[in-house]
Amino acid sequence: MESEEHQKGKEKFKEGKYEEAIELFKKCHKKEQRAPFYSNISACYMKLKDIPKAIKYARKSIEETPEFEKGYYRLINAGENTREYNSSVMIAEIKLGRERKEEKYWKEYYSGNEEVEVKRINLEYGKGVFSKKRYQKEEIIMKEIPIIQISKIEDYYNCCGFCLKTLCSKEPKNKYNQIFKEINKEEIIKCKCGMKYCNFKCQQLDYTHSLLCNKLKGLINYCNINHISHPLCIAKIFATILISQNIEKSLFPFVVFHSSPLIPFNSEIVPFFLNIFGSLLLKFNIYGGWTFIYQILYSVLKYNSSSILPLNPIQSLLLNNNSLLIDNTLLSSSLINHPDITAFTIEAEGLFKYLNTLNHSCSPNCFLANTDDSFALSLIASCPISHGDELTISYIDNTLPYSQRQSLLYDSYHFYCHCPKCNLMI
Ligand SMILES: C[S@@+](CC[C@H](N)C(=O)[O-])C[C@H]1O[C@@H](n2cnc3c(N)ncnc32)[C@H](O)[C@@H]1O
Repeated sequence: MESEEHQKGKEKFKEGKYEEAIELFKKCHKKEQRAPFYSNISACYMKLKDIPKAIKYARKSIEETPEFEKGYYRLINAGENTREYNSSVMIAEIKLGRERKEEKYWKEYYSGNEEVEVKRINLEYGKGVFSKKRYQKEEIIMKEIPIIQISKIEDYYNCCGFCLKTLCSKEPKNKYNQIFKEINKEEIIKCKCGMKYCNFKCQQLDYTHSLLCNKLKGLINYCNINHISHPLCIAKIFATILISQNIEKSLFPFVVFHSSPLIPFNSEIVPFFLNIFGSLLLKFNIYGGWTFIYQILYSVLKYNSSSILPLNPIQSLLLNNNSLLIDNTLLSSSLINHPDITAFTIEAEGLFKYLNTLNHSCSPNCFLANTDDSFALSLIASCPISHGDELTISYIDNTLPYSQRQSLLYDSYHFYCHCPKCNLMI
């Protein structure tokens, strides 16, 4: 049943008396009805061309009732008039199942790179990465460090909590184990929660640790039992966002990717997240609630992230010296990719601003690789590239037959490939 103020407010709105309508809507205070009033107030401010207030009230409407869809429409209407990139507008579009196709939301974010340009392609592909220069075969186009990186759950306590350098030997019987220990005997910092860092600098750089220390045990256990790492990565992303001064801006790099359909939410993780973050999770209400943001992040990690294999300490040494005599054993750089040496490598996953915006092709012109002693990934030309070419990589083993490639791409990334090779069905 609508209150008198509500009815009068609507009449004033129809008459074009928006200030009076706002005053009446502001008097409608029944808690369960607040979201529609905030949404109406947002509509009034839109008419008055007061965009910041239109955005403010649309967001209040969502915050009050994240399920109330009209609030998201209001936010998109108001946000479309701002030039500034805006996570909440993009999230509203995801909530309403729309494509995040509006280049103006991310153009500024992707500007300023000298090697590549990010442009919108079409509705199906979303964005893509284009070359700004010419490159020869095997030339490194760019190197990028991830926005966030995390080891596979099995390796969580075996590596540095920040740089992912291997700190504990995973294979006690390996004949290079003693050498590994010898190289790695520098002062390792161990936190009481079990997390290790190679040095003080790495400990300082892992700034989310203060929020997560001693709170992750239950979640780590859950991830280990289920052989999944993404809940832990999402906990890290939540911490990064919640610690930041500007939640809006720190959310943006994680939601900018095209990653539909969203993966359903699994309520099993609820108690762990409530235990870790408590009432801080309410800060996500303005974006549709933390479980919705969790769904977006899980989908982005599944469809967009890249595997990284940072060099292990033995490989790092061999990279800089052709041969080494350690512990009476001669090691030479030819061994760098020997299985006994790679056994010390930590498998990890990272989310990259540019590299994870690369589209797939079964006949790609680029590939990704670890080329130095860091967890950065390099984008390398696999053939000559001209200025303006779209840069592509293969998400899968592109030597597979046509039908297997198509079903693998659909199952893992939800698209059918129309690259030149697939168009010829080879
Ligand atoms: C790693 S992202 C690439 C960046 C993405 N285009 C964007 O706008 O953020 C992967 C997603 O891009 C789209 N995509 C990539 N390659 C494609 C292709 N060859 N054909 C159709 N869609 C593709 C799919 O939606 C896929 O899930």
